[in-house]
Amino acid sequence: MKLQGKVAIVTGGAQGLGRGFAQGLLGKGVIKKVIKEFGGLDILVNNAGVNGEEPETWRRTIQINLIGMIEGTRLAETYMDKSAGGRGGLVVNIASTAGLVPMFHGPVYSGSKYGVVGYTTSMAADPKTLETGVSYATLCPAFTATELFEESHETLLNNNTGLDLAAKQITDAGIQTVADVVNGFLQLVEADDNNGFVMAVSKQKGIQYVHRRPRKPRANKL
Ligand SMILES: NC(=O)C1=CN([C@@H]2O[C@H](COP(=O)(O)OP(=O)(O)OC[C@H]3O[C@@H](n4cnc5c(N)ncnc54)[C@H](O)[C@@H]3O)[C@@H](O)[C@H]2O)C=CC1
Ligand SMILES: CC/C=C\C[C@H](O)/C=C/C=C\C=C\C=C\C(=O)[C@@H](O)C/C=C\CCC(=O)O
Repeated sequence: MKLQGKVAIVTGGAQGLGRGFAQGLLGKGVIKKVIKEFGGLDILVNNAGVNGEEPETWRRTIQINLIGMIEGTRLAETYMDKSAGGRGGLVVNIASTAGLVPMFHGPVYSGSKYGVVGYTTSMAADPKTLETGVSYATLCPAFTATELFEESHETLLNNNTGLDLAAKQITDAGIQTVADVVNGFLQLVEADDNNGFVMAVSKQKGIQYVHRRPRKPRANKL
């Protein structure tokens, strides 16, 4: 998608990755922050997310990471859907590599992110995307230096169970910067035909396309 003149919403854009995504989009020139008067929406980035596994926090993790992402996607479609007066658009859902590989020290978080990957790739596979003009892409960052990572890391350090294994996963994967992830994000958003793409970005392996499906959904192939 060419970014010039587009209207974008980034949820959770006040800090961390969301702030980086919003700044990256703004850096592309005339991109506009969403405001009702722009009369349309071209890009939604469902970025808002939390990590909590405790009895009092795990439901909130599912609520924000999974249910909030689905609600945001559905709302955006009402503005983007070409068959309902919109001009098409792109939904980028921020999952995690914890949505591609197990994260034994955060099963609720990981489960929510597998949900993001499954939901987004399923939406992309729907033949109706040809009528609606809405594309769906998933971005899966690995460990990135943000508040969410710092807080999760601290929790891990305070909980000795499996600490060695968790530390090894983090050491192996490395800790990347927000700028590293924004780099992958912009490549994903600017790709010509990105419906169904799933991109992983990690310190260890850089940018990887985990799925790169053709635009035409294959309804008869499961
Ligand atoms: N930092 C990391 O290592 C990784 C982060 N991610 C994902 O990237 C996304 C952004 O995370 P970070 O920037 O690291 O976290 P962060 O904690 O630095 O920023 C998250 C932002 O989301 C906002 N937010 C949280 N709940 C919200 C809600 N209900 N409504 C609106 N805004 C809300 C927060 O206010 C904050 O501005 C999350 O979905 C996270 O799961 C994915 C992989 C790795
Ligand atoms: C402590 C929790 C903090 C941050 C949350 C973050 O979202 C969690 C990430 C959890 C697991 C990360 C695993 C990282 C793995 C790697 O970086 C690479 O080894 C693998 C990269 C891509 C996987 C794609 C694939 O090969 O299938």
